[in-house]
Amino acid sequence: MERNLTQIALFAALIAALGLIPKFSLASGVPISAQSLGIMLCGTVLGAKRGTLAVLLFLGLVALGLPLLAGGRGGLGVFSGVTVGYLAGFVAGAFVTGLLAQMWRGRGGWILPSVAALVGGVVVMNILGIIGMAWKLDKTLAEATVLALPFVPGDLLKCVLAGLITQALQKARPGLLQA
Ligand SMILES: O=C(O)CCCC[C@@H]1SC[C@@H]2NC(=O)N[C@@H]21
Repeated sequence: MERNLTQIALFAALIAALGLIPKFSLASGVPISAQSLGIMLCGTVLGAKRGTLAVLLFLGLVALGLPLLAGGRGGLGVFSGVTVGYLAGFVAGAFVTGLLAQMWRGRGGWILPSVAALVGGVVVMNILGIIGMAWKLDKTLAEATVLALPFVPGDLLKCVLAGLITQALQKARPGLLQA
C-alpha cells in the first residue's frame, strides 16, 4: 500500500519533470510536449490502476494551480483550453496503455510495451485530443486530425523510448512492474 502510493507519487513527479523540457508551440495552440512520454511510462511501468492514479494525481495538482504542465501552466483554466481533449487523453491513454502492458507483461522485450504505448499513448490520446481540438477550435474532425499530424513522429519515438525504458526497469527493478 505505502509502496504503491510512493510509486504513484513518483510517476506523477516524473510527468511534472518532463514538463520542464521546453515545449514547442504549434499554431493550433497544442504544443509538442515530452509529457506524453510520462503518460506512456505510467501505463507501461505501473499498469492500468496505479498508472491512471499517477496521472490523476498529476492533473489534480495542475487543477489546484501548480504550474506543472509544459511551459509552466496550471490552474482550472487549462481544462477549458484547446488541450482539454489531450488532458482527458492523458487519463484514458495511461489506462489503456496500462491494461495492454499488464496483459503482455514479461513478453516481447521492448516491443510489446511500445505497442501498448502506441495504442494508449498515441491512438487513444490523439483521438481524444483531436475531438477536443475540433470542439475548441470549431474545426471538423478531419481538419483537427491534420492539426495533430505533426505530433506523430515525436509520439512514435516516445513509444520506442517507453518500451526500452520499461524493458530496462523490468530487468533492474522487477518489483516495480505489475504482472
Ligand atoms: O500541456 C498541455 O496542456 C497538454 C499538451 C498535450 C500535448 C499532446 S500529448 C500527445 C501529442 N503529442 C505531443 O507532443 N503533443 C500532443
